[in-house]
Amino acid sequence: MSRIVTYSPAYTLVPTYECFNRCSYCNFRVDPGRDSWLAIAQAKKILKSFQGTGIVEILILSGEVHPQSPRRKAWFEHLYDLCELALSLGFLPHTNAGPLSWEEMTRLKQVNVSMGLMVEQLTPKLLETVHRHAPSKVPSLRLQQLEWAGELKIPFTTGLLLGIGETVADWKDTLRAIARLHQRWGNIQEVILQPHSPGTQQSLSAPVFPPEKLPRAIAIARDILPSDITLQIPPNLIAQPNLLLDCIAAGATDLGGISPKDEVNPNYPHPTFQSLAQILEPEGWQFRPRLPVYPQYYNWLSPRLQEAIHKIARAILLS
Ligand SMILES: O=c1nc2n(C[C@H](O)[C@H](O)[C@H](O)CO)c3cc(O)ccc3cc-2c(=O)[nH]1
Ligand SMILES: C[C@H]1O[C@@H](n2cnc3c(N)ncnc32)[C@H](O)[C@@H]1O
Ligand code: MET
Ligand code: SF4
Repeated sequence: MSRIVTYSPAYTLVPTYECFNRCSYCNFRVDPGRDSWLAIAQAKKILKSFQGTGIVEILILSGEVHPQSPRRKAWFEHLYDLCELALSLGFLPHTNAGPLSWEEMTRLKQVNVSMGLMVEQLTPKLLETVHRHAPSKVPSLRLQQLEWAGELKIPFTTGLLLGIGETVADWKDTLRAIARLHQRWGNIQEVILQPHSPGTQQSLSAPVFPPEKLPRAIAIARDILPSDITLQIPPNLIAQPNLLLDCIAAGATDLGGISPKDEVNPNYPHPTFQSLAQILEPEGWQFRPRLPVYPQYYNWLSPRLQEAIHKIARAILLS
């Protein structure tokens, strides 16, 4: 058995924190109209400063403008322009900006090597609690995004948010739905198991997801999901080295994008590569960088994106 744990050296660009949803666990959003958008010139300055540092992935993580808003088009063009900029500077974009229209997804595919959207949880009861003011979190809408990504041949990252009022039976329902979609379209590259971690901005007063329950959640996911889907856990939300090792032993073999700041959970800074390697390597795990798209999907991408991937792969081999 190969004992390899992976991560993606990443930087997160936030086009805007403004969001028309109000998920009660969110520490990221601000009210619509109350945030200026990240200027392209500023993004260019930031990205240039990361050239040659080993960072490959640019995660474009955004708050959302309502699909029917007159500002939606400008918001979307801004996302597109940021992806185009990152790609032109030699990085590989991965966008997670909430649900997109079919046309928006089709266009973003041109400038993203993969995209993502968490299913969170499928149980409709959350629409009366944490998602009461979050129209983007309607379960059928999110499942449809996974399905569209499949039809459009977009390598996709999804996941579950744990500890927001769901049961273990609810996890299983959500995992089975992801497995079914993957059996149909084959496009789910990874599933993130994200423990709810309270921050200073959220209105929800639910406690942190009990960390000791994570290995079981991972084992359940590993059992339900097809083996070609990688399981990802966020190392900054799993503070204890022993627990991190237990999670890995249970089947989570990827630690996701590791960037200078976790924009979603700003109260929990990402550990460094070195500190993680010090936990993993004595236990016999090799800790290795990966790209934001998995090799089995390279031939789903346009020649331009494949060329960008091969350029980076060559640079890594030569370094
Ligand atoms: O640093 C983070 N990266 C997050 N990422 C980034 C992710 O780790 C990487 O972009 C993917 O693994 C691709 O390499 C997400 C990506 C998604 O598609 C969906 C959800 C997330 C959530 C987070 C997150 O909370 N924090
Ligand atoms: C980008 C993803 O981050 C997750 N997310 C949002 N808020 C929190 C929180 N307080 N703790 C953990 N994960 C969170 C959601 O699953 C969202 O889809
Ligand atoms: C901080 S969440 C960012 C992505 C998007 N708004 C979602 O919730 O799916
Ligand atoms: S989690 Fe995403 S959709 Fe929900 S309020 Fe925060 S930014 Fe908006």
